[in-house]
Amino acid sequence: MNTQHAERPTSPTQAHAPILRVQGLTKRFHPDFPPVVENVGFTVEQGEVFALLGPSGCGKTTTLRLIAGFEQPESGQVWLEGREITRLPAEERGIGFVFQDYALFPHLSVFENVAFGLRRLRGKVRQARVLEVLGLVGLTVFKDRKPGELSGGQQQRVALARAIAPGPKLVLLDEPFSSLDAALRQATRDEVRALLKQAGIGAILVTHDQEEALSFADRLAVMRSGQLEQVGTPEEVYHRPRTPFVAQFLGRTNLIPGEARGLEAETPLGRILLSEEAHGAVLLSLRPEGLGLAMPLGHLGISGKQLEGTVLAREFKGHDMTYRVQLGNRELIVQESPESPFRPGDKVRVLVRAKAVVVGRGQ
Ligand SMILES: Nc1ncnc2c1ncn2[C@@H]1O[C@H](COP(=O)(O)OP(=O)(O)OP(=O)(O)O)[C@@H](O)[C@H]1O
Repeated sequence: MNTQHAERPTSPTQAHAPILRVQGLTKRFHPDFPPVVENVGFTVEQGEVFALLGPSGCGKTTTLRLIAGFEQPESGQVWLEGREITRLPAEERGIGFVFQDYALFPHLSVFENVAFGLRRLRGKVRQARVLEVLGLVGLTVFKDRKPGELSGGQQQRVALARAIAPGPKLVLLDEPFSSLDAALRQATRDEVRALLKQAGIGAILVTHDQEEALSFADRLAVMRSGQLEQVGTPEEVYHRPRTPFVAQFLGRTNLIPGEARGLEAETPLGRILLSEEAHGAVLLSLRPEGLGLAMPLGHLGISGKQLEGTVLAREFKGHDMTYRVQLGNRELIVQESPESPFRPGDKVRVLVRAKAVVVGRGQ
């Protein structure tokens, strides 16, 4: 999986204060039910693109609405540039918001839609700012069109232009790409990220799409049942998941029990290396690309100890071949090169090619 991004800052901890700090945020809609957001805390640095990633219903949108001021928390605080804004009305926070459905006014032109966010400005100053922002998002030629006369991606850029026109230091993006088709989604996402970076605006993207979060964000928080499970760079959360949930939510993985002794562990796959030291019963994550398949030794006329499994299914994906392999009473996902020759029913030797990551304590 490609988790590289050329413009990503080298370190998330920069010299200046974070643009946003959220601490102990808790929200309950019903007194008899558990909170939908519970003790959530994270920071967003100036100009940083941050993502809140998690399955449907885990509380991402509610967290965003608490930051925007559309909802009030039961406890916890929100600071913007060092100033506490927890109880400040939404319109006084100076935070931009882009909704999933864009929420553009269909009867207003592109120009008027963007100008709507600039009600405090008058006359020529307002006009100049609208044109400046439309230039930034590359929509100047469409300024007199109505939203209905634009493509989904263009409408998305109008929504973004409207959100950034007042010059916020932070914009909140609630699943803004979800109604675009796959090809347009990728292109619009890249454009929006480049725009935010160019304008130096910090952003929080809410998404349930792990690939989107990994490719769009400088850092991301993985959320589950109202709580943050892990916060880190895409590389950190993908390669060093801290919990089984994070390992499984960010792509496919194999969860394997083991008995750790320092930098290695005894497992049903034999003795395997660990990415960091651990002791005792552990649960390990091994990505499909960390496993491999080869001909069984017997087929090669060699005798010896090996992990022999049977191919259950194969899935050709162009850039790789993914297998499901039965090994004893365990089913493994193995990623191989696209020309890998095995077919369902074939006996195969399972190879462990990477270090495993400890994602929890074992039984
Ligand atoms: N106004 C409300 N009143 C009562 N319950 C609500 C309200 N808003 C959200 N919820 C509940 O809070 C939980 C979290 O919802 P939220 O929209 O924050 O999740 P989400 O992670 O953004 O999900 P999705 O990706 O589906 O939008 C859900 O169970 C939802 O039904």
